[in-house]
Amino acid sequence: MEKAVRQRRAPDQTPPIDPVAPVDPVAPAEGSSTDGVEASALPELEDRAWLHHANDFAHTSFWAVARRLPRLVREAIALAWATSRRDTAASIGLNVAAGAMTTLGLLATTGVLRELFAAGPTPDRIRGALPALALTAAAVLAKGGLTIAAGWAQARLTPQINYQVELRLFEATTAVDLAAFDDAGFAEEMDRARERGVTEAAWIVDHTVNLITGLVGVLATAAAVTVIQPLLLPCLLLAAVPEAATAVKIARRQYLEMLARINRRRRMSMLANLMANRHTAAEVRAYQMRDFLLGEYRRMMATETRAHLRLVRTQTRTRVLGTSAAGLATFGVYAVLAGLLLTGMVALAAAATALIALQSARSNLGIAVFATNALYEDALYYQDYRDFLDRALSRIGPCGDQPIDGFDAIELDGVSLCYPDTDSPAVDEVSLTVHRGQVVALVGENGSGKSTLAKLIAGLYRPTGGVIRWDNVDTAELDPRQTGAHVAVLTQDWWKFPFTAGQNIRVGRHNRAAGGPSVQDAARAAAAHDMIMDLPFGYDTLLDREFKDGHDLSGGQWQRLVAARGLYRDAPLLICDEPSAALDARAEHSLFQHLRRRPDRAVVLITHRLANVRHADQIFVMERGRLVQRGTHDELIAADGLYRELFDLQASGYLGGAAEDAPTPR
Ligand SMILES: Nc1ncnc2c1ncn2[C@@H]1O[C@H](COP(=O)(O)OP(=O)(O)OP(=O)(O)O)[C@@H](O)[C@H]1O
Repeated sequence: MEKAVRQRRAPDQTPPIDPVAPVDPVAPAEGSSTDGVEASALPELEDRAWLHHANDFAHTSFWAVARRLPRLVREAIALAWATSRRDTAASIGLNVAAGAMTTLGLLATTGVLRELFAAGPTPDRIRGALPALALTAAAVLAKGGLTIAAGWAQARLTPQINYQVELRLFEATTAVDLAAFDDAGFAEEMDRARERGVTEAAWIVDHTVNLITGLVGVLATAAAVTVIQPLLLPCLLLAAVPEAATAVKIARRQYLEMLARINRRRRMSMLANLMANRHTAAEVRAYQMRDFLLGEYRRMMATETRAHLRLVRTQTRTRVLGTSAAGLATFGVYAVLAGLLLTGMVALAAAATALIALQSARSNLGIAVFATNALYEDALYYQDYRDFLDRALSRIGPCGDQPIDGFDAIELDGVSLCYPDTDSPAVDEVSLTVHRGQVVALVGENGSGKSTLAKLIAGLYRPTGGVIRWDNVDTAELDPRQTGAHVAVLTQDWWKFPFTAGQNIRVGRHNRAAGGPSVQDAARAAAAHDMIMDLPFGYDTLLDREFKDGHDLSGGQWQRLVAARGLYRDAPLLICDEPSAALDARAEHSLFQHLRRRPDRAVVLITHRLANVRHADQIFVMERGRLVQRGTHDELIAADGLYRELFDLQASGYLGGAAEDAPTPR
C-alpha cells in the first residue's frame, strides 16, 4: 500500500527555505524618516493606548521622580514587610551594616596610608601600619560577608513576593462575578495587572533595597571623607555628578526606546506564535500563509534591528560625552586635592584615601540613580495591580447568607439581563418556572438569548432586572456557594482542561466525599468510557499534547467527556446547553437516555435539534431575548407559531423532497 504521508519528498517538491526577499536591517524603511521609522513603516503599530503609565514616566523629569521617592519606598517596604519581616529586616539591616563597614574600611585605610607615608625606616613604617591594615582587612571581609548575606535575604524576598502577589491576583480573578469578564475595561485591567503589575511587585522591592544600598554606600563614603577632611566632601560629590547624569540619561533613553519597541515586540511575538504553534499549524498551511507571515515578521524584525542599532549609536555617543565630563571632573578634583596638599590643608594619606572614596561614591551613586529611575516606573505598574485588586473587590456582588438545601421550584419573575456596553437586553423580562422532576427546553434561533437565560437560571449571572426565586426565596438572599453546589452546567463553550481524562471528569465535583456516580459510571452514561479505555493510559491519559505523552481528542470525544463531567457532578439542577452539538447519533442517543426525567432533578435543555425536545415537560421559545411561546411540543405544534415553523423546517430535511415546501425562516 502506498504510504503517501511517509514518502520522502522529491527534491523539486521541497519548498524554498527563503521565499521572502531579505530586508536590509540597516537601510531606512521605505517612506520613512530616520526618526519616524516605526510610525510610517508600520502604521498598525501606532496605537499605543495600552502603554498607559509608560508615557507618564517618559514625560516626568528625574527630579519629579525623586520627589516621589519617600512614598514609593514606604510602599515597597510595607509590601516586603507584609511578605516576610525577617527577610525585609535582613535585606535592609545587613546593607546598612555593610555601609558602616565601608566607612570603617576607608578610615582604616587612611590609618594605613598615614603610617606608610610617615618618616622613618620602611620596616618600622610597615610595622606601624599593621594594626590599621588588619582593621582594613577585617572591614573588607565583614563588608563582603554582610553584602552576600543581604543579597541572600533580598533574593529570598523575590519568590515570596511573587507568590503572595500572584495568589492575591488569582484569588480576586476567581472570585469576581462572571459578568465582570464581559466588561472590556475589567478584562483590560486584568491583563495589565497580570502582564506587568505582578512582576513589578518584586522589582519594586528589589529596586528599593538597591536604592537603600546605593544611598547607604554614598553616605558611608561621605561620612569617611568628612572625618578625614570636610573640604573634600564637595569635591567628592562634584566628581560623581557627570557619571550620575550619564546614568540617568542612558537609562531614560533605553526606557523610551523600549517603549517604542513594545508594540513591535508584541506584534512579533504574536506572529512567532502563529508560525510555531500546533493549533495554528493546519490553518497556516491550508491558507498557504507561510510567505505572508515570514514577510510580516521580517518587516518587523528589520524595523526592530534598525531601532536597536540607532539606540546603540546614541548610547555610545552619550557614554563618550559622559566619560569625558567625568574625566574632566576627576581632573578638577585632582587639582583641588593638589591645591589642598600644597597649602598643607590635607595630608598625603587623607588625599590618597579620598581618591579611593571617590571610586566607591561613584559606583554607589550610579546604583542609587538607576534604582530611583526604575523604582518610579515599577511603582506605576504596581499601582495597576493594586487598582485591579480594588476593582475586582467591587465586582464581587453582595451575597446572601441564608442556607438552602435544594429546591422544588425555581421561579423567574420578569428577569432581564443587559450585557455591559449593549443597548438591548439579551434577556428581556422573562417569567417562567422550572420544577424539580421536570425536563424543560429552551429553543429559539441563534442569538435569541437561550444561553444567557440558562446562565441566569444557573446563577452564573445576576439579573439586571426582575427576581429569581428558589422556593419563594430571592436568590440574592441565599448563600451563592450553596445554590451553586446544586447546579451542574454543561456549557456550550466548554474548555479543554489540560488534565487527565479521569481528572477532567472528576473536577465536576472535585471535593466529593461520598455518594453520586463514580467517574466510570458518569463516563459510561455519556458514552465516553470505551473511548477513554482506548487511550494509551486510559483514565490517566493526559489530555494536552503540549506535554510528553499528552493526547488530544476529537471535538465529539471532548464533548462526551464534558457531558460525563456534568453527569458526575450529579446536581439537582442540570443545565445542558447544546450538549450534543458535536456528538454522533449513537453518543447523542446514549446521552439523552440519561437526561430523561428523574424525580430528584430538573433538567434545562438547550438544543437546536428539536427532535430532542419533543418529550420535554415544557418548551420555552425565545425570540430576541423575549419569551414568545411556551407549552408542550404538541401544544406548540398546534399553535402554529415560531416553534412550529422551526420544527417543520428541520423536519423537512429528513423528509426527502419536502425541502422546497418548507417555510422560509423569518
Ligand atoms: N458575553 C457577552 N457580552 C455581550 N453580549 C453577549 C454576550 N454573550 C452573548 N451576547 C449577546 O446576547 C445575545 C444573546 O446571546 P445568547 O448566547 O444568549 O444567544 P443564544 O440564543 O444562546 O444563541 P445560540 O443559539 O447561537 O447559542 C446575542 O445578541 C449575543 O450577541
